Parts: sequence; C-alpha cells; structure tokens
Amino acid sequence: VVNGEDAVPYSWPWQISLQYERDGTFRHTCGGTLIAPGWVMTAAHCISSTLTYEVVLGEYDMSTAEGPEQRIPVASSDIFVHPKWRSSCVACGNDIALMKLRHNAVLNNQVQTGQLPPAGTILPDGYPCYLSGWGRLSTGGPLPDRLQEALMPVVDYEHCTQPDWWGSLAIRTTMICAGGAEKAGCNGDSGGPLNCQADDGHWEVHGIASFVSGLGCDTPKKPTVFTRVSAFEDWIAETIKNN
Ligand SMILES: CC(C)c1ccc(NC(=O)[C@H](Cc2ccccc2)NC(=O)[C@H](CCCC[NH3+])NC(=O)C(F)(F)F)cc1
Repeated sequence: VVNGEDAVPYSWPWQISLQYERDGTFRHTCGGTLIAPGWVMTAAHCISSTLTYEVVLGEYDMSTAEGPEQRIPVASSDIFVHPKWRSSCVACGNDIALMKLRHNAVLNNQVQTGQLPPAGTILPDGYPCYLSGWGRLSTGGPLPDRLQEALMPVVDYEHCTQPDWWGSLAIRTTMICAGGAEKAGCNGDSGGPLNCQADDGHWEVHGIASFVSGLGCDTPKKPTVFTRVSAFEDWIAETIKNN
C-alpha cells in the first residue's frame, strides 16, 4: 500500500497473508479474505498451479511471531480459479479465486470472517473504502512488516472509464476502481480486500485487489482496480456448496 499507515493490530481480522513455499520457507505473495472458517477468497492472478501455498491468519507484524497467527495449508486440488479467468488478460476481469483450507480456522478476536455485500451492490462515486495489505510501500519499494491500510474513495464506472483515466478497454462493470491520487495498492496487495463500511456500521469486502498501472502503483488518474465481489456471489456460493 502506497502512502498508507500501520493498521491498528487485528482491526481487519478477515485479512490473510497468502504464502508460497520456496527453499524451505514460506513467503508472502498476496493478500486475501477469510469468507468462511474453511474458505479464503483471493485474486486468480495470485495462483500458480506449481506452487505450494499456505494461508496465515491472525497476522500483523510479519517480522515476529506475536501469538494469534494460524498457519493453514491449502491443497492445490482445493484451489478454485474462476473458469473465465485468463492470465493473459487481466483487463477481461474475473480475477477471483477461492481456496479451501485443510482445516477450519479458529475464529476469535484476531481471526474473523469478512462479510460479502448483497449481490449486485454498486457503490457510488466517492464512497469511502479502505485497502489493507502487506504490499510494497512504493513502486519497486520495500515490503512493510506491519499490515498497512489506506482510505481510498470509490471511483465509479463512469469516471474510471474516462479516456484520461483507465478508459473503457481496461475496465469492466465487474470491477471497482478506488483511489487514483497518492494512495494505491501495489505488488503484494493483490488478492486483498477493499473494505467498505455499510450504513449500519458493519464492514463488507467489496473488492479484491487486481491491478495497478504499469507506470507505477500510485499513478494519478490510474486508481487501483479491484474485482467487484458483488458480481461473483453466485459463483462463490456454488463453489462453496459443491466442495
Ligand atoms: C488493463 C491492462 C492493460 C493492465 C494489465 C496489467 C497492469 N498492471 C500490472 O500488471 C502491474 C505491473 C506493475 C509492476 C510493478 C509495479 C507496478 C505495476 N502489476 C499489477 O497490477 C499486479 C499484478 C497484476 C497481474 C497481471 N498479470 N497487481 C497489483 O500490484 C495489485 F496489488 F494492484 F493487485 C495494468 C493494466
């Protein structure tokens, strides 16, 4: 997250760190959201069929074991990438994947499931949402130890598809744009949640971090682009029901 700040520890208790094994240790590669005790939602572009993954819940500072961490493996046969995802076309959308955990997470103050919005919900321009993640602090810059967050207002479809913004070739109605000024997602935030507060005060996960500009994470008028979760609720429900 570029130009964010340290999150209050465990204030986004559905945020997970997706890690893959390399040389005997696990490394953070993407964010994700715990949507049920045994299921994590992330971005399809985070998944490589050859890697071994585990999910870390209850994480805050990556540099130290603080206690609430739960590390749960994911079998590659339990990873469900959206059937319409094309890794050669992130602009085509469908950048969503579900992972079934080897065993259920233990829910507590530091580990909670995130709530999905009502199917079809479209947020208005300027609606305040927060991106959270352990992605780079600047384009090509370092990764943080502590979970970061940034307030990133929604940029609606009409504004995000303007030619000097992303334009209509890069953005689908199954996406949400947010930010577009100095705050942005960056590599490593992929798959993580766009957290938006409903009018009764509860939080909902409206987006899955998908892409930023190749010119740099916080390029003006190139807001961070998220998969719109409310467009995929049938597929999510079906996948969980069938597996
Ligand atoms: C719409 C299409 C033309 C398009 C495709 C890809 C991009 N961007 C990208 O691919 C940039 C490249 C980059 C590298 C380093 C620093 C900053 C940005 N990376 C990204 O956007 C990566 C991974 C995208 C997966 C696509 N293979 N995503 C992210 O960083 C995140 F966190 F925003 F989700 C931008 C536009």
